[in-house]
Order: sequence, then structure tokens, then C-alpha cells
Amino acid sequence: MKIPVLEIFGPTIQGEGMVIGRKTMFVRTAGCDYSCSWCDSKFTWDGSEKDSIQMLEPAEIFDSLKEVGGNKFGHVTISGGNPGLLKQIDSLVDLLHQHQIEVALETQGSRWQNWFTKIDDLTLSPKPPSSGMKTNFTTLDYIIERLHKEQDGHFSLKVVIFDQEDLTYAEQIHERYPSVTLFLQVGNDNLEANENESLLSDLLEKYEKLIDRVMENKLLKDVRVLPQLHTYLWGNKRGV
Ligand SMILES: C[S@@+](CC[C@H](N)C(=O)[O-])C[C@H]1O[C@@H](n2cnc3c(N)ncnc32)[C@H](O)[C@@H]1O
Ligand SMILES: Nc1nc2[nH]cc(C(=O)O)c2c(=O)[nH]1
Ligand code: SF4
Ligand SMILES: [Mg+2]
Repeated sequence: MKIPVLEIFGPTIQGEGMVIGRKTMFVRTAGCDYSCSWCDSKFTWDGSEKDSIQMLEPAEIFDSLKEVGGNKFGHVTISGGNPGLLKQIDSLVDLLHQHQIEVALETQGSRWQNWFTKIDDLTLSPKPPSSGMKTNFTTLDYIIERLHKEQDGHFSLKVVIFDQEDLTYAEQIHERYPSVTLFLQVGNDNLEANENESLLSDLLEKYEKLIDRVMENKLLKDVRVLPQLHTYLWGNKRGV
């Protein structure tokens, strides 16, 4: 069963969340059921790169990972778009595991797939109000319940923060799922910037402000505050 792929790149460091800093390859699938106002990967769903989508069998993705990353990696992150839309990723996960490669997933938690239980590092990133999206909590509850019961690996929540309303949303998430590790991530609202110096100082300031606000917050006690590390190093560059 073929998988729609837009990018295969790495090895690079995982710039976000629960395995930040980890050496990993990326497979970026095409298509998303959301359309976040600030999405940094709009090309996966806005039609602008529909002619570049490759329909690949899991074995072809594995070959391509080897071609790009040689034998320098032991971890692959599947992101998108929303890879959670694709039932056929199941056999890619199995194939990677057969080769002793660990697998991470980035998804917003809007759809369940049975193969989620096999993911080693699963990030659920529900979207705060600034995105313009609305969380279906029935679905998110279901996903988190099934992961608690059936997942072999680890999972966490990651909420991107742009403003005070987003922080209130993060409080609700933390209160609803107190036992799930929660990461708060600095939002990048400067997606057009190609001058890294000013983007960096801007993002550093945002990181510091977010830290200040979270430190003062009485409801957000057991949380981790992180930058989107790859943007601090390489700005809005693709494929890193
Ligand atoms: C591009 S998304 C793809 C995976 C999945 N659709 C999701 O949203 O979780 C990967 C991660 O990047 C985050 N992200 C997207 N745009 C961002 C931005 N402008 N600033 C900070 N994080 C962003 C998302 O919230 C998500 O956690
Ligand atoms: N280095 C790096 N880390 C990332 N973490 C999540 C990413 C994503 O776009 O899903 C991403 C990405 O595109 N690059
Ligand atoms: S859910 Fe993820 S890929 Fe989809 S629009 Fe939002 S940030 Fe972008
Ligand atoms: Mg990204």
C-alpha cells in the first residue's frame, strides 16, 4: 500500500518535544485534515506542491531513507501533514522495526490508527485557539485512553503557544490529562523570515517570555517549556 510522501531528510536533530536533540531521519507525508493559520508545513496540504507528492511503498521509503541517511541513523520520525490519516503506515513501522530502527510520530490527535500502539515516541499536538482549529475532545480522550492501555512505547502532549488564550488552552489540556507529560512550545509567527539573525533574537525573546509566563502560572506546574530548536539553528529552512 503506497504512502504519499513529500520529503525524506536527515539525519538531523529532532528539534521539538519529548525526544528533542535526538538524531533522527524525517519522513513527511502529504495531506492534513486541519489547516492551522500558522502551520509551518502548509505545503503538505495547501496544494502548492501536489505535483511533488511521491506515492511510495514502505520498502521504497526505506530505500530512500538509506540513500539519504546512509547507515548513520537508528531513529525515524514520521511527520506531515497528518500521518495519522494513513492506515498504510502500519507496514512502514513494522519494516523499520525489523531493521532495529525506532519510530517517532508527530500528529495532532484528530484520528486514531491501530499502528499508534507500536510507535516508540508518539507526540500528540492538539491545537490551541490561535490556530483557528477546534479540538474534538471525544477523539482525543479516546486516543489517550487507548495509548495508556496498549502502547508499548512512550507518548506525550505538545501544545504550541502564541498568546494568553493558548496558555489557557494548555491549562485545560494539563488538567484533563494530568498523567501525560506536557510540552509547551514557542510558536513561530515569522514563517516568511529568511534572515536568521533577527528571527533568532525574536524567537529567543519569545522563549523567554513564555518561560516567564509559565513560571508564574499556578496551574501549569508539571510542564516542560521548549523552543522549536531547529528554527533557532536554521531558521525557516526546509529539510533540516
Ligand atoms: C507541521 S506539524 C505536522 C504534524 C501534525 N500535523 C501536528 O500538527 O502535530 C509538526 C509540529 O509542528 C508544530 N508547528 C507547526 N507550525 C508551527 C509554528 N508556526 N510554530 C511552532 N510550531 C509549529 C505543530 O504544532 C506540530 O507540533
Ligand atoms: N529538525 C526538525 N525537527 C522537527 N520536529 C518536528 C518537525 C516537524 O516538522 O514535524 C521537525 C522538523 O521539520 N525538523
Ligand atoms: S495539524 Fe499540523 S500539519 Fe496540519 S495544519 Fe496544523 S500544524 Fe500543519
Ligand atoms: Mg516542522
